[in-house]
Amino acid sequence: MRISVEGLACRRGERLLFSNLSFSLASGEALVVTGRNGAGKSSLIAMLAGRLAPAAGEIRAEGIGEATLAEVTNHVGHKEGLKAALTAEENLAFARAMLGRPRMSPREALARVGLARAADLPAGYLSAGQRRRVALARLFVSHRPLWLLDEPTSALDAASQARLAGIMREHLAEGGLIIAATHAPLGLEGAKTLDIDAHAPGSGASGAVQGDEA
Ligand SMILES: Nc1ncnc2c1ncn2[C@@H]1O[C@H](COP(=O)(O)OP(=O)(O)OP(=O)(O)O)[C@@H](O)[C@H]1O
Repeated sequence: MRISVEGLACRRGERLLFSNLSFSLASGEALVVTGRNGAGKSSLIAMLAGRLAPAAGEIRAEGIGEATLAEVTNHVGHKEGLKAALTAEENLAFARAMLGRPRMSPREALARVGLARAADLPAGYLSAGQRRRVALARLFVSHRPLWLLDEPTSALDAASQARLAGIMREHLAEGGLIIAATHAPLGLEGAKTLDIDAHAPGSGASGAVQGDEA
Protein backbone atom coordinates (compact mmCIF):
# COMPACT_ATOMS: atom_id res chain seq x y z
CA MET A 1 0.00 0.00 0.00
CA ARG A 2 1.09 3.58 -0.60
CA ILE A 3 -0.51 6.86 0.48
CA SER A 4 0.41 10.01 -1.44
CA VAL A 5 -0.49 13.54 -0.44
CA GLU A 6 -0.03 16.33 -2.96
CA GLY A 7 -0.29 20.10 -2.39
CA LEU A 8 -2.56 19.75 0.65
CA ALA A 9 -3.94 22.89 2.29
CA CYS A 10 -6.04 23.23 5.44
CA ARG A 11 -8.39 26.02 6.38
CA ARG A 12 -10.25 26.18 9.72
CA GLY A 13 -12.83 28.91 9.85
CA GLU A 14 -11.23 31.94 8.21
CA ARG A 15 -7.66 30.83 8.93
CA LEU A 16 -5.34 29.08 6.51
CA LEU A 17 -3.31 26.75 8.75
CA PHE A 18 -0.98 25.18 6.20
CA SER A 19 -0.56 24.77 2.46
CA ASN A 20 1.65 23.09 -0.13
CA LEU A 21 2.03 19.97 2.00
CA SER A 22 3.13 16.86 0.12
CA PHE A 23 4.47 13.45 1.13
CA SER A 24 4.35 9.83 0.14
CA LEU A 25 4.43 6.84 2.46
CA ALA A 26 4.69 3.14 1.58
CA SER A 27 4.10 -0.09 3.49
CA GLY A 28 6.59 -0.43 6.34
CA GLU A 29 7.13 3.34 6.65
CA ALA A 30 6.20 5.85 9.35
CA LEU A 31 5.73 9.62 9.25
CA VAL A 32 6.08 11.65 12.44
CA VAL A 33 4.24 14.99 12.22
CA THR A 34 5.41 17.79 14.50
CA GLY A 35 4.59 21.49 14.91
CA ARG A 36 3.64 24.09 17.47
CA ASN A 37 0.27 24.05 19.29
CA GLY A 38 -2.45 24.97 16.83
CA ALA A 39 -0.27 24.38 13.74
CA GLY A 40 -2.78 21.89 12.34
CA LYS A 41 -1.40 18.45 13.23
CA SER A 42 -4.77 17.11 14.40
CA SER A 43 -6.42 18.76 11.41
CA LEU A 44 -4.03 16.92 9.06
CA ILE A 45 -4.79 13.62 10.79
CA ALA A 46 -8.53 14.36 10.51
CA MET A 47 -8.11 15.04 6.78
CA LEU A 48 -6.26 11.77 6.26
CA ALA A 49 -9.04 10.00 8.19
CA GLY A 50 -11.61 11.51 5.83
CA ARG A 51 -13.18 13.64 8.57
CA LEU A 52 -12.16 17.04 7.25
CA ALA A 53 -12.15 18.25 3.65
CA PRO A 54 -8.87 19.71 2.31
CA ALA A 55 -8.99 23.35 1.17
CA ALA A 56 -6.72 22.27 -1.72
CA GLY A 57 -4.70 19.28 -2.86
CA GLU A 58 -5.40 15.58 -2.88
CA ILE A 59 -4.89 12.39 -0.91
CA ARG A 60 -4.44 9.19 -2.94
CA ALA A 61 -4.03 5.58 -1.91
CA GLU A 62 -2.65 2.75 -4.05
CA GLY A 63 -2.59 -0.98 -3.44
CA ILE A 64 -5.85 -1.22 -1.50
CA GLY A 65 -7.93 -2.90 -4.19
CA GLU A 66 -11.59 -1.93 -4.11
CA ALA A 67 -11.41 -0.58 -0.54
CA THR A 68 -11.57 3.11 0.29
CA LEU A 69 -8.81 4.80 2.29
CA ALA A 70 -11.17 5.07 5.27
CA GLU A 71 -11.75 1.31 5.19
CA VAL A 72 -8.04 0.53 5.58
CA THR A 73 -7.44 3.20 8.23
CA ASN A 74 -7.47 2.82 12.01
CA HIS A 75 -7.62 6.25 13.64
CA VAL A 76 -6.84 6.79 17.32
CA GLY A 77 -7.62 10.43 17.91
CA HIS A 78 -6.62 13.02 20.49
CA LYS A 79 -9.75 12.13 22.47
CA GLU A 80 -10.17 8.48 23.41
CA GLY A 81 -13.79 8.27 22.26
CA LEU A 82 -14.69 5.70 24.93
CA LYS A 83 -18.15 5.23 26.43
CA ALA A 84 -17.68 5.78 30.19
CA ALA A 85 -20.47 3.39 31.24
CA LEU A 86 -19.20 0.49 29.09
CA THR A 87 -16.37 -1.73 30.28
CA ALA A 88 -13.02 -1.67 28.51
CA GLU A 89 -13.94 -4.98 26.87
CA GLU A 90 -17.37 -3.70 25.77
CA ASN A 91 -15.82 -0.55 24.31
CA LEU A 92 -13.47 -2.68 22.23
CA ALA A 93 -16.24 -5.07 21.19
CA PHE A 94 -18.16 -2.05 19.92
CA ALA A 95 -15.09 -0.77 18.04
CA ARG A 96 -14.49 -4.24 16.56
CA ALA A 97 -18.06 -4.38 15.24
CA MET A 98 -17.78 -0.85 13.82
CA LEU A 99 -14.37 -1.33 12.21
CA GLY A 100 -14.95 -4.81 10.73
CA ARG A 101 -12.01 -6.87 9.36
CA PRO A 102 -11.79 -8.57 12.80
CA ARG A 103 -8.38 -9.44 14.19
CA MET A 104 -7.84 -9.96 17.95
CA SER A 105 -10.63 -10.36 20.49
CA PRO A 106 -11.12 -7.41 22.87
CA ARG A 107 -9.45 -9.35 25.70
CA GLU A 108 -6.47 -10.28 23.53
CA ALA A 109 -6.14 -6.64 22.45
CA LEU A 110 -6.25 -5.47 26.08
CA ALA A 111 -3.54 -7.99 26.99
CA ARG A 112 -1.44 -6.56 24.14
CA VAL A 113 -1.46 -3.14 25.85
CA GLY A 114 -0.94 -4.63 29.32
CA LEU A 115 -4.50 -4.05 30.52
CA ALA A 116 -5.95 -7.57 30.69
CA ARG A 117 -7.00 -7.08 34.32
CA ALA A 118 -9.01 -3.96 33.52
CA ALA A 119 -11.25 -5.67 30.97
CA ASP A 120 -14.34 -5.68 33.22
CA LEU A 121 -13.97 -2.13 34.57
CA PRO A 122 -16.15 0.67 33.19
CA ALA A 123 -14.02 3.01 31.08
CA GLY A 124 -15.14 5.86 33.34
CA TYR A 125 -13.24 4.26 36.25
CA LEU A 126 -9.94 4.09 34.38
CA SER A 127 -7.04 6.51 34.74
CA ALA A 128 -6.08 8.78 31.84
CA GLY A 129 -3.18 6.53 30.86
CA GLN A 130 -5.36 3.41 31.08
CA ARG A 131 -8.04 5.02 28.89
CA ARG A 132 -5.39 5.89 26.32
CA ARG A 133 -4.23 2.26 26.35
CA VAL A 134 -7.79 1.04 25.76
CA ALA A 135 -8.02 3.46 22.83
CA LEU A 136 -4.72 2.12 21.48
CA ALA A 137 -6.01 -1.45 21.88
CA ARG A 138 -8.47 -0.58 19.08
CA LEU A 139 -5.49 -0.93 16.74
CA PHE A 140 -5.54 -4.68 17.40
CA VAL A 141 -9.23 -5.51 17.04
CA SER A 142 -9.29 -4.86 13.28
CA HIS A 143 -6.91 -5.59 10.38
CA ARG A 144 -6.26 -2.11 9.01
CA PRO A 145 -2.81 -1.27 7.60
CA LEU A 146 -2.82 2.54 7.99
CA TRP A 147 -2.61 3.72 11.58
CA LEU A 148 -3.36 7.42 12.16
CA LEU A 149 -2.31 8.33 15.67
CA ASP A 150 -2.89 11.72 17.29
CA GLU A 151 -0.65 12.28 20.32
CA PRO A 152 -0.46 8.51 20.96
CA THR A 153 1.89 8.84 23.97
CA SER A 154 -0.31 11.37 25.76
CA ALA A 155 -0.77 10.32 29.45
CA LEU A 156 1.36 7.18 28.98
CA ASP A 157 4.07 6.36 31.54
CA ALA A 158 7.59 5.41 30.42
CA ALA A 159 6.85 1.67 30.37
CA SER A 160 3.69 2.17 28.30
CA GLN A 161 5.54 4.47 25.89
CA ALA A 162 8.19 1.80 25.39
CA ARG A 163 5.48 -0.82 24.85
CA LEU A 164 3.80 1.43 22.27
CA ALA A 165 7.13 1.90 20.45
CA GLY A 166 7.45 -1.88 20.22
CA ILE A 167 3.86 -2.22 19.00
CA MET A 168 4.44 0.39 16.27
CA ARG A 169 7.73 -1.18 15.15
CA GLU A 170 5.97 -4.55 14.90
CA HIS A 171 3.20 -3.03 12.77
CA LEU A 172 5.78 -1.51 10.41
CA ALA A 173 7.67 -4.81 10.19
CA GLU A 174 4.39 -6.48 9.16
CA GLY A 175 4.02 -3.99 6.29
CA GLY A 176 1.78 -1.47 8.04
CA LEU A 177 2.01 2.32 7.73
CA ILE A 178 1.90 4.84 10.58
CA ILE A 179 1.28 8.58 10.52
CA ALA A 180 1.58 10.05 14.02
CA ALA A 181 1.17 13.61 15.26
CA THR A 182 3.22 14.16 18.38
CA HIS A 183 5.18 16.52 20.61
CA ALA A 184 7.21 13.64 22.07
CA PRO A 185 9.79 11.35 20.42
CA LEU A 186 8.11 8.04 19.54
CA GLY A 187 11.17 5.79 19.34
CA LEU A 188 10.66 5.12 15.63
CA GLU A 189 14.19 5.20 14.23
CA GLY A 190 14.17 5.78 10.49
CA ALA A 191 10.73 7.42 10.46
CA LYS A 192 10.18 10.30 8.07
CA THR A 193 9.37 13.63 9.71
CA LEU A 194 7.12 16.47 8.69
CA ASP A 195 7.23 19.84 10.46
CA ILE A 196 3.87 21.50 9.82
CA ASP A 197 5.27 24.87 10.94
CA ALA A 198 7.30 24.91 7.72
CA HIS A 199 4.01 24.94 5.79
CA ALA A 200 2.35 27.79 7.67
CA PRO A 201 1.41 30.88 5.65
CA GLY A 202 4.46 33.08 5.12
CA SER A 203 6.98 30.35 6.00
CA GLY A 204 8.07 29.74 2.39
CA ALA A 205 6.70 26.19 2.41
CA SER A 206 8.93 23.84 0.45
CA GLY A 207 6.71 20.78 0.61
CA ALA A 208 9.71 18.64 1.53
CA VAL A 209 9.59 15.76 4.01
CA GLN A 210 12.78 15.43 6.06
CA GLY A 211 14.89 12.35 6.79
CA ASP A 212 15.03 10.46 10.07
CA GLU A 213 13.08 11.28 13.22
CA ALA A 214 15.04 13.59 15.55
N1 LIG B 1 -13.95 23.27 14.00
C1 LIG B 1 -13.06 24.27 13.99
N2 LIG B 1 -13.38 25.49 13.53
C2 LIG B 1 -12.50 26.48 13.50
N3 LIG B 1 -11.22 26.35 13.93
C3 LIG B 1 -10.85 25.16 14.41
C4 LIG B 1 -11.74 24.06 14.46
N4 LIG B 1 -11.06 23.00 14.98
C5 LIG B 1 -9.82 23.43 15.22
N5 LIG B 1 -9.69 24.72 14.88
C6 LIG B 1 -8.48 25.54 15.01
O1 LIG B 1 -7.51 25.04 14.10
C7 LIG B 1 -6.19 25.23 14.64
C8 LIG B 1 -5.42 23.93 14.52
O2 LIG B 1 -5.94 22.99 15.41
P1 LIG B 1 -5.29 21.53 15.51
O3 LIG B 1 -6.01 20.82 16.61
O4 LIG B 1 -5.26 20.89 14.17
O5 LIG B 1 -3.78 21.89 15.94
P2 LIG B 1 -2.63 20.95 16.53
O6 LIG B 1 -1.38 21.27 15.73
O7 LIG B 1 -3.04 19.53 16.56
O8 LIG B 1 -2.46 21.55 17.99
P3 LIG B 1 -2.01 20.89 19.40
O9 LIG B 1 -0.52 20.69 19.31
O10 LIG B 1 -2.35 21.95 20.40
O11 LIG B 1 -2.78 19.62 19.59
C9 LIG B 1 -6.38 25.74 16.06
O12 LIG B 1 -6.16 27.13 16.06
C10 LIG B 1 -7.83 25.43 16.36
O13 LIG B 1 -8.39 26.37 17.24
